[in-house]
This record gives sequence, C-alpha cells and structure tokens, in this order.
Amino acid sequence: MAVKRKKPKNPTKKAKKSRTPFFKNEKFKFVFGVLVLLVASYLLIAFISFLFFGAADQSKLDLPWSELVFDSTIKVQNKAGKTGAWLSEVVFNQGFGLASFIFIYLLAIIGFKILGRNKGRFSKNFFFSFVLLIWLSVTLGLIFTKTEGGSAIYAGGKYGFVLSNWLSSLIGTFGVVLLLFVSAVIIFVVRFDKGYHWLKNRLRRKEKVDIPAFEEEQEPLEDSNITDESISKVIEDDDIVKAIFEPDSEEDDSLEVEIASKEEKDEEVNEEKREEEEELELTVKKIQEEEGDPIQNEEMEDYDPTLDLSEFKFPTLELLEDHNFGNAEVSNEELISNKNKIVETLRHYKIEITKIRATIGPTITLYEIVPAPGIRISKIKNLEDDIALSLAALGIRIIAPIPGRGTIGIEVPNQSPEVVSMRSILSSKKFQENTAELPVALGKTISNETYLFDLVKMPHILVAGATGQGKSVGVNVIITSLLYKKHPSQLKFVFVDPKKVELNLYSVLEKHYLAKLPGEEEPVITDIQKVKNTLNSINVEMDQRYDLLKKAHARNVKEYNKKFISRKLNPEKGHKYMPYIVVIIDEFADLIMTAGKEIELPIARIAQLARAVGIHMIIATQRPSTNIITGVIKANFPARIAFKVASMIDSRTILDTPGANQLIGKGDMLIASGSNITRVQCAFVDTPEVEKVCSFISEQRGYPTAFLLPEYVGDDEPGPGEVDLNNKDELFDDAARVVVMNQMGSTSMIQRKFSIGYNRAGRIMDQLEAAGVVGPSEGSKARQVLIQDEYSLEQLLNDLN
Ligand SMILES: Nc1ncnc2c1ncn2[C@@H]1O[C@H](COP(=O)(O)OP(=O)(O)OP(=O)(O)O)[C@@H](O)[C@H]1O
Repeated sequence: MAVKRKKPKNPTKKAKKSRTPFFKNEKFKFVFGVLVLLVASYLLIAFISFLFFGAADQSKLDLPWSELVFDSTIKVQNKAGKTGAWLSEVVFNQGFGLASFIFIYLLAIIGFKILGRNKGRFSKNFFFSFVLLIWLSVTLGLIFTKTEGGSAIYAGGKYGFVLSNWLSSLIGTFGVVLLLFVSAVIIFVVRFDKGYHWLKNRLRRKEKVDIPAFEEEQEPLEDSNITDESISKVIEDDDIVKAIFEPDSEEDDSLEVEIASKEEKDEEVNEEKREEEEELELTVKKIQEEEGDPIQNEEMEDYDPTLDLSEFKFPTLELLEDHNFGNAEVSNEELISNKNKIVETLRHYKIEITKIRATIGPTITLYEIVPAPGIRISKIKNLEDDIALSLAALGIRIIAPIPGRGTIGIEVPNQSPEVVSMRSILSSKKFQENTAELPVALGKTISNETYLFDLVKMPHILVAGATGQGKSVGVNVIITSLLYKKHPSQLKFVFVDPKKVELNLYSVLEKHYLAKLPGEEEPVITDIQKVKNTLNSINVEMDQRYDLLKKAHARNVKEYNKKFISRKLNPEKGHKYMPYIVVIIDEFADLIMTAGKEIELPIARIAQLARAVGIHMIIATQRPSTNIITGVIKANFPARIAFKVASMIDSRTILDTPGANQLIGKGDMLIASGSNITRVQCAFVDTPEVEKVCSFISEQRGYPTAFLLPEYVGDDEPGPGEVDLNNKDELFDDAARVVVMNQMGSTSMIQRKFSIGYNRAGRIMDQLEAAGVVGPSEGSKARQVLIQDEYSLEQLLNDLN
C-alpha cells in the first residue's frame, strides 16, 4: 500500500517527463535519422544518373509531375526512376546546378546529427554548406553562361545563372569575378581556423619577417587545445628569465658597489634559455597527448560556468589605495656605507671577498658576496650577529650560500622601507597577464619582482607569525588576489574564524563566493562544533569529487572541468562543474586547543588528498608551537609562510630552519615551498580597502544562496539506536500525523512536507521508529507504518507527552 503512494515523489521530475516531446524519443530519432540518410542516398543516385541520362530524359521532364508519374507509357533512364529524374531536374536545372550535391551533404549531416553520430560543429557546417551552395552556383552560372548544344544540364542551375547575370549587369563581369574571389577567401578564412593560420604564416614568410624558431611553434599552440597549465608554464618560464635579468638592472643604480664582471651572469641566462626551450617542447608533447582523449560526445556549444552571473564585473583597481607615502629610495650613500661596513667587518675576521653586489628590494637590500678562495662558508655564517652589530641594523639575515648562485647573501633592512601596495602588485603585468588557475600575488621579492604563485601548485599553505607582524594582512592579500581573478562560479571560500572578527568582513560575499553547510545561518564559521561539521562535510565533498573524477577518467579538477565545459560529461549522470574551494582557517591554534584531533584529522585528510579535486587550505596561526603545528599538519603543508616570530625555535617549527625570527615585521616574510626559501615583502591591503572590494562584489547580483556543501551528521548527534524521546523534535507530532495519514514512512516525504533538511527529517524518522509509529528502515523502500488510524496515534502522542 505504502509503495503505491510513492508516485508523487518528485513532481517536478514527473512534469518534466510528461513534457518530453515525442521527437526527442530515442526510437523516433533513430528511425527519422535513418530515413533522412536514405533520402540522401536516393538523391545521390538520382543526381549522378541525371548527369549521365539527363539529356535523354530531358523531353519527358518538361511534363507536369503527375502526368510524368502516372503515365505508364513514359519511361526514363534515370536509375532513381521518374521521381528521381523529376527531382533532379527541379533541384539541378531549376535550382542550383552542380552545387546541388551540397544538398546531399546537408541531408547526410542532418541524418548523422539525428542519429547522434555527428561530432563536427553542426550549426557551423550547416551554415557554411549553405553559403558554399550559393557561391558555387553563382560561380558555375558565371562560367557556363550557356548550356552546350547536347547538354541538358545547367552547371550553375537557374538560380546561379540568374544571379550571376544580375550581378554582371550590376558590377560587370570583372567585378563579379573579384567579388567571388574575395568571398571565397572570406569563406576559407572564417571556416577553417587552421587554413587561416596557414595563410597568415604564408603571407608572413613572404614578407620575410624574421621569426625566431620558438615563436613559429607557438603560433599553432594558440589555436589548439592548449591547457591553461601549459600557458602558465610558459609565462612562468618567462618570469624566471626576468628574475635573472632584473637584479642586474637594479645594479645599474648602484654601479659603484659592483666589483666584478657580468660574464657569469650571461652564462646563467643562456642556460636558463636553453632550459626554457626544452620546457617548451615538453608542453607541446602534452597537448598532443590530450588530443587523443577518447571520451567524445555529441556536439553542443561549450558549457559556460559563468553564464548565471554573466554580467558579473570584477572589482576595479581604483578600489585599492596607492599607499605611496613618498617612499624614499635607497640612496647610493646608504649602499656604499653598508658595503664598506660589511667589507670591514669581514676583514676584521680575516675574510677577504672578491666581489660584492647589491640588489635593492622594497624593504631589504641583498648584498651578495663572493668570498676569496679557501674561506669557509660556516665562518661567515657564524658572524651574523657581528655584522648586524657593525651595521647597527635589526633583521640581518645571512644566507650562506644562496642556493644555485654560489654566493653568500647578506640581507640588510633599508633605512626607509617601502610599503608595497596591493594595487601596485595587482596592476603588475605579471599578475594581469597570468593565466594560472588560482593566481595569488603576494608581494615583492628582494629584487622588486612581483611574487606570484599558483595556489593549485602550492597546494595548501600554513601561515604563522607573532601577533602584529602582518599575518591577517597576508591572508587578506591572498583572498583579494583571488577575488580579482576568479569569477564567483569558479571559486568558493570557506571561512573559519574562531576570533569572529578577522574574516567577518567577507560574510557579504555569501551569495557570490562563499560555501557553507545547508541550513547554516552564518556564512563565516565561528563555532567549534560547526567547524568540525564543515571540515567533515568538505571531506565528503572531496570523496564525491574523487568519485566523479574517476568516472570521468580525469586526473584532476582542471581536466575534469575542461571535459565538463566541452560537454563530454553528462550532468544527468551526476557530473557538475566543480568550482575551486579554498578553506581559510584563521587562528588555527584556538581550534586545535579546543577540539584537538577532531579538527586535526579532517584537516590532515583534506591536506593529504584534496589537491587533485580543487580543494585548497590556508591555515594561519599566531602560536607556531609544536603542539599546534604537529607533525601530521607539517607533513601535509609543504608550503609555509612565516612572518616575524619571537624565537628561533618558532622559526624552526614553521620553516625547519631559523630566519623568521630575524625578519623586520610589517609584512616581511619568508616563504618556504619545498626546499626553497624566498624572502618577500608582503603587499599591504587595509581593511577599508577589502571592505570596498567586498561591497563592490556584493552589490552585484549573486546566486540565490551560498554554494552548499554536502550535509554531514556529526558523531554527537544521536544515532538511530540511541534516540532520546524526551528530547523530541518540535515537528515530531505533526510528522507522526502526516506519516499515519498517508500510511507511508518516508523520510523524503517529511523533508518535503515540512521543508526541512534531510538530516533533520532522518532524525524525526528515527524518533518515530523509537516511538513505535513506524517500523525499521528497509533500505530504499518506505518504512512500514505501525499505527493504522489517527485515533490510536493521538493516544500514543498523549502518552508520550
Ligand atoms: N605588508 C605590510 N606592509 C606594511 N605594513 C604592514 C604590512 N602588514 C602588516 N602591516 C602593519 O602591521 C599591522 C599589523 O598587521 P596584522 O593585523 O596583519 O597583524 P597580525 O599578524 O594579523 O596580528 P594578529 O595576529 O594580532 O591579528 C598592520 O596594521 C599594519 O600597520
């Protein structure tokens, strides 16, 4: 009985089903497709026969169709019979002449399209075939102005003939020839992208433009299915080259400081270039691999994830401040004085140097020295404090040796440090032109380069630093960078902020960029229990994403989305576009102190596995002690950012090396990724600026709700076996009445009737089971209702209350 009532389970689905027109039916499509192909074949036979026997049949084809068909004395030679002969006459001679064969091609592509076999671009093919039909018939009409004595066939057909005649009278024969030529070139260029590039290259070569070898290779790449990753790689390589050149250009300002020649540098540059070329070849290979992707599906316009908010406007740079308070540059006097002090101090300890070179950064100047042969590096390293003392500067850091350069670096803070504005780094060419998946512009390096990374490659970041050293600003910089590059459909944030103040300003982005649990009020999570549920829910999302990736044979979310966008994945089979999810946890220490393992384990799991499915995590902490940043966390967060910390031990805890204790604060930071440590001056973005950016976004139309994460039932929610009837849900009585009235124990019915989440409906169902209203769960079937009438139910409810 209960099963019968299952019918209205999903009314919208039902409505959809009944609305499906008959011509979308698979069988109908198949029959229709085959019919169209048969007609095409028949016409092909008729047309070809017409070419041979048209002249012989000509006299009979002047008769009206009915007379021709029904008069049995009339015989035609056309292999497709009288109808075929008559059709050929109408389409060929009265229509478009030899170009009429294009009709057969059109019918064939329509037939294959209906059968679902047409993988080409249908609308494009259709349109161009039509254009070609007209073009060809006019051309043939122009060339074969008169039919030859014996021939009964108009090569250009009546239309071609009339049209070409009319055009000739209008612009003259030469004009028509010119028009046909120009239109042929236009058709060719518009229709064939490859042909266009071929033509362009031909013309270029003719101009004898000297194109370097790698550029010639890049040209077709633009057009092929080049992946964003490969583009970003090319750009990154470019950046490396720049990074090598830039310090040199800086040196020009301080020529007096430089002692040695630049020959070595040139060699390095050559080597980098060689590497770059090798890298480029690799990229090309990768593209070929991807072309062989076996999953192909029916042709449609590409899916556009941004379509729902297509009018969304990215925040403008004007929303950000310049923060340029007339920052003084490092003077030559300062450079020379520092250089002299370094040289003197080292000399004092009998360390001779052969070369010293300065690279000026926004807050720090790096003095690179090459000690004389035989000097032990450790000796210089041990003099760190002495050099600091003699330079009377805090924050001296010695890097001995600078990896990959064979020199020793001494970083000295500038007397008047520069504030690196967020605006300046976001307006940098490097950021503007970056095509990385999740580009983050964090600040400027020691060589005044914009420091940029792709969060996808990092892929989770641990940020630590003593209070007031720029951690919150750093996190805001990361978020702002992403907001300037990613559309709301491509990126979602989960904000966890136990302090309740730091990330709250982003709550206005709820309907654009935030993800939350269903039924959750607050978009920024502050409650520990909710943090647990959210992290576990992200784990569920991660598992679901892995399942979808597996089904789609995709290795990562980028590949998956690419397939989804090109409609190779069927949404009806559960596939969906996957936005990146960036989880930002501020004050991680507070969470670990209160919830310990319950928080640590889901975080570690996400950190271990979520990279491929587009989930990334950034956790920030003030207290970088080993009980907070445990081995499990450390092992899974290869990228770490350290602002100034109080002690060397703290520095070791974050970076596995000292150094963060010697930073100068105010956004001065060390970034460790793998074995590389880079000193970067973090960009500065003030809270009012972030607020402006957020309100710019939130004032625009958003999605109806935040991005909903999967539901997660916490462990401390009572399970079915341990239902507490003293603590019944307030909808319990009403739900019991609905169940008994309908005689159907279905959770989804309760969920629908009361517009509540599945979890709550499930809990009510468990309570109904414990109260004896329904029987135990029977898998996907509705539960048996144990109370038969409303009277018995009211009695039971009275007893329970
Ligand atoms: N990149 C920067 N450039 C210049 N000044 C900065 C920078 N970052 C931070 N500051 C300065 O340091 C102050 C403190 O920064 P911030 O609030 O980010 O510290 P914090 O480490 O988050 O502190 P807490 O842990 O107490 O929240 C800022 O108000 C600003 O004046």
